[in-house]
Amino acid sequence: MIKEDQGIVTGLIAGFYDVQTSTDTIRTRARGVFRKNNLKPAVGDHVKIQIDDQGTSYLVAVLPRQNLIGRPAVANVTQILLVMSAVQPDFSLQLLDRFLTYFSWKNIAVSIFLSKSDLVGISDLDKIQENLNYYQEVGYKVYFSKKEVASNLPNDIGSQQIWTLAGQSGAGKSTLINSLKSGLHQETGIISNSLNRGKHTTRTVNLFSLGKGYLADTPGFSAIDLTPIKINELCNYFIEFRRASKFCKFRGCQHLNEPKCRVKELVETGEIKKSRYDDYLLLRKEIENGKLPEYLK
Ligand SMILES: Nc1nc2c(ncn2[C@@H]2O[C@H](COP(=O)(O)OP(=O)(O)OP(=O)(O)O)[C@@H](O)[C@H]2O)c(=O)[nH]1
Ligand SMILES: [Zn+2]
Repeated sequence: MIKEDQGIVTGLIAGFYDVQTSTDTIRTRARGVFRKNNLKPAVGDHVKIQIDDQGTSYLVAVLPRQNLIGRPAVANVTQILLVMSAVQPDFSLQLLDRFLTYFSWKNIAVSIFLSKSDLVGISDLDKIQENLNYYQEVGYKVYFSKKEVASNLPNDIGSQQIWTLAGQSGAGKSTLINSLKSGLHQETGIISNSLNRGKHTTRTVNLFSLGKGYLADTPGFSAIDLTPIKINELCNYFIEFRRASKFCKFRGCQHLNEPKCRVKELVETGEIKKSRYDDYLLLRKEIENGKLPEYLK
């Protein structure tokens, strides 16, 4: 008799999929049909599984996904934890705005973690914090230190939510994952270790339980391409511009040279951060040119 069950893919190891059901973690193989349909199950997918008489388990169906992002890919991502380093590499508002625009476009919420705050002097740190306060005010949750993220993140990850990391190379993504993992060594109970030899098995992805949901232990992603964004929609992805644009005189105002533009008024009064507006113009150029800027290549 074939037994059926459902669960979430928490691990992808050498062609096997670990599926967390309500009672167990079951290692399954995908049925060949996926290859034909070009639909590869990803970590984070909600799936149906079957267990045959011999006790062999198969992943037989992928339920509809909300999104699929990153490389290696994670499905159904609820929230990005964006790691921004204070130094090495230097803190960059421009880079922050790139990432926030990208995820806003993808319709995925973002929280920000400031890493390496221990490596900067107090006055530099003050400046960075002041900048990040603005982002907090417009609606992004910010974790200002390692301590803050370690103590709050588990509570902030909601039931069944999947969080994944993003940030520049060297920002501290792997370091954060390792420190969060070691903090709950006993609970993780992922059965991947025997097959996951060596550090360079990049195909391996795992979700580990954190709080009531999961954090993906992928390296996350560092390179993003904004050029596919439609230029007239770009302003919608700056969340405080979108709110203000209801009060612009013209519908579809691009906040450039239109009269009675609320966004520009708020930039004048300082309520909208000037660097945000400048980055908006910069990203418009980038989209117009249709290619990534030199410094990102
Ligand atoms: N002092 C200090 N060093 C850190 C901190 N976070 C990361 N580092 C160091 O910064 C370097 C890069 O950190 P990683 O965690 O490898 O960065 P990553 O974002 O995973 O980088 P990629 O894998 O290239 O995307 C390592 O040498 C870390 O030890 C921190 O909070 N404080
Ligand atoms: Zn406007």
